[in-house]
Amino acid sequence: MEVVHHHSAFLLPPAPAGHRTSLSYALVVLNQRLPRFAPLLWQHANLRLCADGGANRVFDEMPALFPDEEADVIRNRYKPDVIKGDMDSIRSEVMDFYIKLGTKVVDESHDQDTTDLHKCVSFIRDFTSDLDKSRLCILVVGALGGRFDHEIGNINVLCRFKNMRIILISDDCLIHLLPEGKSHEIHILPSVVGPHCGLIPIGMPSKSTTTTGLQWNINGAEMHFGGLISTSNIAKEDIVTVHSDSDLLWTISIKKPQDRLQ
Ligand SMILES: Nc1ncnc2c1ncn2[C@@H]1O[C@H](COP(=O)(O)OP(=O)(O)OP(=O)(O)O)[C@@H](O)[C@H]1O
Ligand SMILES: Cc1ncc(C[n+]2csc(CCO)c2C)c(N)n1
Repeated sequence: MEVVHHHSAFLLPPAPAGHRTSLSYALVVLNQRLPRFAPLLWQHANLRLCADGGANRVFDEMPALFPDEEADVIRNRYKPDVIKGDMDSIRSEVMDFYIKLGTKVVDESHDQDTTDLHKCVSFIRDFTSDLDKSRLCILVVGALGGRFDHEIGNINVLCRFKNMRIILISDDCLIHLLPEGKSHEIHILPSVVGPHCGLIPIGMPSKSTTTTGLQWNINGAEMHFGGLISTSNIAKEDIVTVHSDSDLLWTISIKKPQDRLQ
């Protein structure tokens, strides 16, 4: 049985060269308040995209995270590689600023059937070779909280691109898909994530799910909306294992800085 490993090392400062995991990261910034660790995720990523109005957030809010430095110095340091979307939210001064810095702008205003996050993930998929895709993890900030239609649209992107590793991240939690039929090993870093977590069937009921490492493990039980789903669970071990016959969402809380273990 294929074992898929999941880590959250992107919430720690990058390890020194030679000690890094084999994963590479792309970052997608959506149009919501930047999480406090946006600069850290930016540092981890090799490719940084803004979905339409996400560019306004980088322009306006990155400087606010560095109050002791000049705003334009920070804007030059945090230059997106790509801005893509239907371009109904990005301000023209922001677009002009980043075009002058050399950011690639992809205007897909003709497509009103897919979300800006979908457009960004398609770009990353098409930009990445098959070999690199297998080691690529897409970190998405600004995907949770806010408008419920957007949140559900963002979760739908996990399902539409289920062969890619995509993690939706807010200040409070992260969410990713555990595709069906595989053995998942989720490596918990207790200094930065947990203990609250959940396992939620998405799209269809799961007939059988088995877990280890949780306070309330599931031993072959069925889960469906209207019946059992696992919310307010607690990660008890540093490795949580999950196996299910259908796709599940995994979510785990992200610790506030003051609650982090030293
Ligand atoms: N309130 C929100 N909650 C969750 N995600 C959001 C929210 N606002 C924006 N996003 C995400 O950021 C992306 C870019 O946002 P933007 O405001 O540019 O989208 P949009 O296509 O103009 O949205 P709409 O026209 O529906 O307001 C969206 O596609 C969505 O993925
Ligand atoms: C059935 C259906 N519902 C909603 C939309 C609208 N829509 C979905 S994604 C998108 C782009 C947002 O940037 C828009 C406008 C549609 N096309 N089809």
